[in-house]
Amino acid sequence: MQQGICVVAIGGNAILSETDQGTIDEQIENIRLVCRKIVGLIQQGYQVIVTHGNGPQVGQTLLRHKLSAGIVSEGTLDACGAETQGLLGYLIQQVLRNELDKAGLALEVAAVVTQVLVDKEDQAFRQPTKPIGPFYSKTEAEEISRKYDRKMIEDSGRGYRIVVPSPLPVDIVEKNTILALLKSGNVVIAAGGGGIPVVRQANGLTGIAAVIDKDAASSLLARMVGADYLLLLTGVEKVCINYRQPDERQLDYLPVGQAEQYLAAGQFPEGSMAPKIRAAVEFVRFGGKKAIITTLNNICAALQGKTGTAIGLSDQPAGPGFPDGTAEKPAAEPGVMEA
Ligand SMILES: Nc1ncnc2c1ncn2[C@@H]1O[C@H](COP(=O)(O)OP(=O)(O)O)[C@@H](O)[C@H]1O
Ligand SMILES: NC(=O)OP(=O)(O)O
Repeated sequence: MQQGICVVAIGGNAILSETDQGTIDEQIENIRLVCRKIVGLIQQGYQVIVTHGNGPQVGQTLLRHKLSAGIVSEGTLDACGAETQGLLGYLIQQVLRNELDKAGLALEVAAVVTQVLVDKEDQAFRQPTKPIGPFYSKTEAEEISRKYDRKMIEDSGRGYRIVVPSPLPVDIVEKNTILALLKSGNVVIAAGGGGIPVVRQANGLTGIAAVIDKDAASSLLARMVGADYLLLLTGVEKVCINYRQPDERQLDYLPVGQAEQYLAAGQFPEGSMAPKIRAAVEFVRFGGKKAIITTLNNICAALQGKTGTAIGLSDQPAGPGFPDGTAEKPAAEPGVMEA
């Protein structure tokens, strides 16, 4: 049974966590976990577009370029983004195809090199908010900042990271290609790392030094292709208010109005949870059925309303996991084990 289009956005930290060493093999294993879940969604009848972050990876790539400066030329941030989009797109494409083959599903998987248009006057270029790369102690951060002339920021109690401009996505250059691939039945991987940031100049498109938030880009893509569901996969099972404080409270359901109030009250930090909430609110306000924030282990359970934080239009969830009551609860998932 057709369940609709689902954009699945995988956090860069879910692919390369702060406890990982940073090897390709680790990333492949993490990608395998999420790809198995994606196969489960496809078996249930969802059409899937996969998007992914690149926060840890693009920071590593930038540092690698800095370390080799003088030996080889230093890459700009848009080029570092393109490198990570290509590598992660390749890994997801390969692992997903293998998992689809194992499940006996003869589907094509296509990763689209995606450029995302931004406004060069975006105030983000004056006020960087996007943390990237590894997490450092305060002392290490001071050293990195001095050595590589980079601004650092504390990231949600997890340590210090390099911070870079993160302008809003304005348009997805390859949107028609993505839609055509989706319509012809392919599983599409797109807007990796939020897309490669480009601006339109008199002589055409050109890259610009930034890292676009992949949740914002995923929400824009989801709206552009008319997706029904937006799944934002990250390091926490549920969104919290008073996060990491004694009175922390996990949220099962968050109406968009309440989400906007919490955003205004500073409940969600920029560079981590705030962009996810904004992306979810924009998607649902535009007509998406439901946005969900949860971990990659919980994709299917969250779509069934069993866990995660669902963001919807109505004040109360109107059915088991379907706040607006517009969709049926999916059948139990064949062959996929929930954590
Ligand atoms: N209010 C909150 N509720 C839940 N998690 C939060 C909250 N505020 C900050 N966080 C942190 O934000 C993280 C998600 O942001 P981030 O790691 O940047 O995303 P991504 O997984 O897309 O790379 C969570 O794993 C959690 O550590
Ligand atoms: N580009 C981006 O938003 O990456 P993360 O999701 O890994 O932070």
